[in-house]
Amino acid sequence: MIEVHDLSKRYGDKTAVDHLTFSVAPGRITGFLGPNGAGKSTTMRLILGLDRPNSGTATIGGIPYTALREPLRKVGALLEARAIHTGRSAYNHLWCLAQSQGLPRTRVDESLALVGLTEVARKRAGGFSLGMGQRLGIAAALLGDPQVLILDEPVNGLDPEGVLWIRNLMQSLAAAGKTVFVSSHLMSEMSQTAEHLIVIGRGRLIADESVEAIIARSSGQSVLVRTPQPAQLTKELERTNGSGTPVTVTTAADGALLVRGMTAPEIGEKASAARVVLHELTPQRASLEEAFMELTRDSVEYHTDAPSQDAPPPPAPESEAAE
Ligand SMILES: Nc1ncnc2c1ncn2[C@@H]1O[C@H](COP(=O)(O)OP(=O)(O)OP(=O)(O)O)[C@@H](O)[C@H]1O
Repeated sequence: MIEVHDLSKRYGDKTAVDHLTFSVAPGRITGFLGPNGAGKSTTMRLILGLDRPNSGTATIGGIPYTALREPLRKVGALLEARAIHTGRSAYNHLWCLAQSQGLPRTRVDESLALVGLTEVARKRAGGFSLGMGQRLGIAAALLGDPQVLILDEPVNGLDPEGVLWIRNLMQSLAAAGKTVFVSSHLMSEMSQTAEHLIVIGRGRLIADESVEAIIARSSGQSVLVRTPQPAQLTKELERTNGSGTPVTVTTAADGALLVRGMTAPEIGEKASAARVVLHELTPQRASLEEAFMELTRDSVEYHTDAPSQDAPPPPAPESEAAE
């Protein structure tokens, strides 16, 4: 269990982490999500005792990282900037780390096997591809068979096979009861990996809930309705405006209606009461990317007009074509 309480970190007049409080439970993958510059890496560094907070606490199993005895046996971490001695072989890199923590040589072999690097263990780590380097970083994190894993953007720059491999590995570690805390700035990636999400923006907590709950809460939710009496139904549905959530009805190019602000059962009942025939009534789920954009809209640090490769895509325009 990782516990962060009222954690803050400033760099000069820049507040990177702003009174964050959350906990990360064992036995599941918890995604740590936020736009670029949201404060994810800083928070992870604070949890790992690599930086000192201006206020608040971060503990692992109730103990600050810096007070842990044999930390590699308790916590494994993969940070974005990896420090690997490039002249050493993968085997020697891990063996040096193992010796520093009193871990047996068998753990080096086991970790190499776990990440699929046994064949290249004697090769210089400096010649490794990005994916192999990432695997070596994960082998180092797994060396002490720790209960808690903290992984900062582990899929960055990996090919689809590497992404799938890391996802499966994290899932098996969580299934074995470990605490897996993994950061990303991509909602689509997290949605396929994590069960629970902690979302931050500008250093502040935005959401701490299940992936499902985040999508369900998104006001991007709408219902697709097909009816031979669209004008009549639109009038009936908009009649409810003024009480509670506003209802909006837009017409798609093929004549279908897209209704926001009402659930499918509510629309069905309204239609029935008004004797309007329905041919289709389908709840549309907001995409995760939309839910994320909506959550973090006010906290994206650098807005640009042109979409960059790193930034999540801009929200779809409110046109029928985008629905
Ligand atoms: N050592 C530092 N000195 C000054 N500012 C810093 C330092 N480290 C981080 N920051 C600033 O703190 C904010 C949070 O940065 P951080 O790297 O934690 O964000 P992040 O969510 O991990 O972003 P990304 O997804 O881009 O890696 C940013 O505005 C960053 O510029």
